[in-house]
Amino acid sequence: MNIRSILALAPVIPVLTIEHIDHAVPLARALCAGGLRVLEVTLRTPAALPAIEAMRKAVPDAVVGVGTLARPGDFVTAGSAGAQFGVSPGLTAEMAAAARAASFPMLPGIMTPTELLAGLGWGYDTFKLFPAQQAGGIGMLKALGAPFPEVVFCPTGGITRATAPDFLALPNVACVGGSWVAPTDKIRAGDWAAIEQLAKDAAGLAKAK
Ligand SMILES: O=C(O)C(=O)C[C@H](O)[C@H](O)COP(=O)(O)O
Repeated sequence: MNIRSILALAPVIPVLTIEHIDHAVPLARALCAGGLRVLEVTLRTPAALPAIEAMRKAVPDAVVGVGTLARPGDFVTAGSAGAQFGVSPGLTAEMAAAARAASFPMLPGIMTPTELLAGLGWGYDTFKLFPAQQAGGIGMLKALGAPFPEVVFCPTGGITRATAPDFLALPNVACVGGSWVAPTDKIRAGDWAAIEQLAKDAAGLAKAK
């Protein structure tokens, strides 16, 4: 699957921080049951790589990506864990080289027109705008759409249930990323029913045609 077809699978990509490996499978099951199949497991905790592996084994419906890719070596370890796509907060020449050799497609992060131009030069046409809200949000995406009409975004960072519909209504937005569908307190409490409900609600946010 290429990155655009992955982004077309659901309007919201849950951005997940997994503190304990035991949370991984029930969390992925709850999100998939709610209709969000595309998951981003951030490399912010030691449990992240084992979590990706466990989700791949136990939840075949999920499309499991790795987030917070920041060092070239991350691409190899994430690929070995079974990551099906990769997301990064930014993009450097070293990372672009590592991404080319990786076993999965990439959604690189950008925040400025110059970073976007560098990404286009490395062959990308689909980006994470990060941090989306802080970078200018809706207005920034509209402004980028003028010189770069062919570029598609998954804005992430500071997006909430309340603001997601406005992002999804933009023609250059495929889907949004957000942590609101898997809040830390609900993961810690093992409240998978509540997370499934949040996912159901987010999955109902139709992408405007
Ligand atoms: O670690 C990464 O690479 C990330 O992807 C950062 C996340 O995009 C933001 O942390 C989104 O989180 P919220 O703003 O809470 O929705």
